[in-house]
Amino acid sequence: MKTIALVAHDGKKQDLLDWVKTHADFFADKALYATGTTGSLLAATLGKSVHCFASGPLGGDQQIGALIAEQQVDWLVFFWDPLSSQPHDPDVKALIRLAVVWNIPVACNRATADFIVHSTLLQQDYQRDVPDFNLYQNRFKSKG
Ligand SMILES: O=C(CO)COP(=O)(O)O
Repeated sequence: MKTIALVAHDGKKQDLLDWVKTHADFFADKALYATGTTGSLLAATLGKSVHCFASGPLGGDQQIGALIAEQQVDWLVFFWDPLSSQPHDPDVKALIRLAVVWNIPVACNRATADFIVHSTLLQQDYQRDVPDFNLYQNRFKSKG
């Protein structure tokens, strides 16, 4: 879990910023990509560089989708707003679709995003502390 793409609609941006603040350590060694406005807010909040694409309505969702199709993204955090309509709704749908096509984890709310952070940290602990864990994980992967 090295490369993370983050996107939030206007009504969910504060939610995303509050959430990243609670996991600032987790993001310290990650490469972050984001749509324009989300990315500049994240950079200011985390105090680290974030690769910013165009704003969502101007094609940013599609740019992140292309990165996923190139298998450059390990995890998509997309806090989309279920209570407001978006002019670029087809792009939003296309981005989520590509994340499913390429089988990467997608978190659309804090509960799921927390779950994935905790799972990743647990996995790192296991990799460090349990000698047979890598063996187990490789066997599991080959069945998937
Ligand atoms: O609209 C968005 C995602 O669909 C987000 O775009 P911004 O991060 O530029 O606001």
